[in-house]
Formats: sequence, structure tokens, C-alpha cells
Amino acid sequence: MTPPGDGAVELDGLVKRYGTAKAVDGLSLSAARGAVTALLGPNGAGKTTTIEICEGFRRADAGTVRVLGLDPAVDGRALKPRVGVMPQSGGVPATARAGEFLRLVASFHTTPLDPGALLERLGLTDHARTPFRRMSGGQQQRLSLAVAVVGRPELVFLDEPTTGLDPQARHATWELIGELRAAGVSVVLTTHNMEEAERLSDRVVIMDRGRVVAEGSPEELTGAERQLRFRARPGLGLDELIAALPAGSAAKESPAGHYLIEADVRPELLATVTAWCASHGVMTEDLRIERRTLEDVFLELTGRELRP
Ligand SMILES: Nc1ncnc2c1ncn2[C@@H]1O[C@H](COP(=O)(O)OP(=O)(O)OP(=O)(O)O)[C@@H](O)[C@H]1O
Repeated sequence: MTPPGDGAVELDGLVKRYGTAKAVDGLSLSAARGAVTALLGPNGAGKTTTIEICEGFRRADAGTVRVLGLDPAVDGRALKPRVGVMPQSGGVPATARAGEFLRLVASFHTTPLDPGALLERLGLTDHARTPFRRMSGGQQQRLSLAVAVVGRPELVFLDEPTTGLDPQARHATWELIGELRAAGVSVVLTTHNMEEAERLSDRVVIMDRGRVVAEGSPEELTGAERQLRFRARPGLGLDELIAALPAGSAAKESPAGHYLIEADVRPELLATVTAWCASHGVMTEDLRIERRTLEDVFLELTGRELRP
């Protein structure tokens, strides 16, 4: 067990202003060693700014930053060989050829991964001789990921590692991140993809407007409760339905024709809802019982949707 305060990343009261706007507004978080921590939030939440401060690319205006116990603004040189960075875009010179560049980066490290094998598993073997600027966006992203991990870092920062990737490339990336974790590497990633956050992370830090609005394991955040969803004709009399449900149940229609029932979902509840629909001549579609999603959690906390 890592003692408190000895995480891979420890941020306390972090503030970053651009002009008069606060991109990061008193943010504190801890990312445990050997775990995957996701910073999840909508566009403009301050995720990239936070991660760039941790990488030493930007200076904070206030607060403390510790990365592997060091201050990236001061100890950049000591951190460089221990930390892998995948920026949101670029990070590789425009004319560099994928294979050569990856081998070059590998040569700076004492026990690198095999660059050829890494290209292979990220589906880049056929593009090993392609200059970075001629690669597609998805290929560039995968090469940036390879560059971030080839030196077997203790900690990697991945800024939106799968945005824009096709499903196959996304799964290859997820698999690689899972293997990093299994090898004891600390991973801090940013995403607006809830599925990604839920599937990959030990801990999710939900950010909004430069602040942490919630954090915990995906299970802690979404809770054990189930909810019932179905589609049916718009404008059902929900007050009447709620009256038929156990006390404390809630039901809403949003958008039109999409219904959500938040209640203690047991077989009796299901029977009550379907019986109520039958007695009102309502044909339901897509009736399903599901756990709350991180999207629901975000909506509840901020009143806004996570999706851009
Ligand atoms: N160099 C900059 N100059 C001025 N404002 C900036 C700069 N970089 C970011 N911002 C602003 O700071 C806020 C936070 O941006 P940031 O890129 O950190 O958010 P993000 O959560 O990573 O968003 P996204 O998901 O869109 O990448 C935004 O309002 C953005 O417009």
C-alpha cells in the first residue's frame, strides 16, 4: 500500500490562469503509483493544462505539484527518463520517420521495449518508413503512444490517447494501457470518453471548470443502484406511474419518448412498470436495467452533459 501523499502524482491547490480566466482553479488530486487514473471532463475542463503542468511544460500560478516525489518545474532533468509523455497532438518532428524515430528514442533509455514489436502491436509496421507529417491522425497518435512507452517509464501521461481512433486501434491502445498497469507502471490519462474511463481506470477524477467535482473508483462513482430505461410513445402520464411505484422512486422523460426510472430495481418493480404500461396500452421498446453511468453522475453534479 502506498502511504498517503506518496502517489505518482500529488497536486494541491493548483491554479493556472490564462489572462484573467482560470483554466485550473484550486485543483487537488492524488494519482496512486501502479494504478490508472483518468481525468474525465468536458472540453475546457482544464485536463490538458493540468497534465502539462505535471509534465513540466507549463508553470502553475499557485499550488504544489509533485511527480514521483519531485517538482517538474525544478527537477525536469531527473524526471525525463522516468516519465513518458503522449501529448494531445504532435510530439514527434514532422519529418521524422516512425521506425527511425522510435529506435532513436529507445536508444536514450537503458532497458527499452523492442521498437519493432511495439510498432507491430500498434499496427504501424507498414508505416515504419512514413514521415510523421504524412501519417493519418490515428497513426500519429499511435506513434506518440509508442514514443511515450518505449523507454519503460515508471509513469506515463496520456492526453486523450484514443480520441479519433477507429475501434480496432482503440482496443489495441486499451490493451497496451492494461499491460502497462499490469507491469506496475503508473498511468495518468485524460479523456471525455466515459467507457474508456470506466474500463481502464482504477480511479476516475471528474473535472469541470478547473476543479475536481467527484473522484473515486468507477464503482464508487456510479454506485450499486440500478435504473430502468425504456422507450415508448412520448407524453406518458408519469405522475400516475410514479404513484404506482414504491415511495422514493423517480421517473422522467428526456428526451421525448425516452423514459428513466430511478428506483430500487427489483422484480416487483419491473412487474409494476410493465403492468402499468399494459393497462395504458403502452408498448415499450428497449426496456433495460442498467447501472448509473459516469455521464449520469456528471449530469447530476453539474446539471450539464459530459459529451461535447
Ligand atoms: N494557451 C492558452 N491560452 C489561453 N487559454 C487557454 C490556453 N490553453 C487552454 N486555455 C483555456 O483554458 C481552459 C482549459 O483548457 P484545457 O485545454 O486545459 O482543457 P481540457 O479539459 O483539456 O479540454 P479539451 O478536452 O478540449 O482538451 C479552456 O477554457 C481553454 O480555452
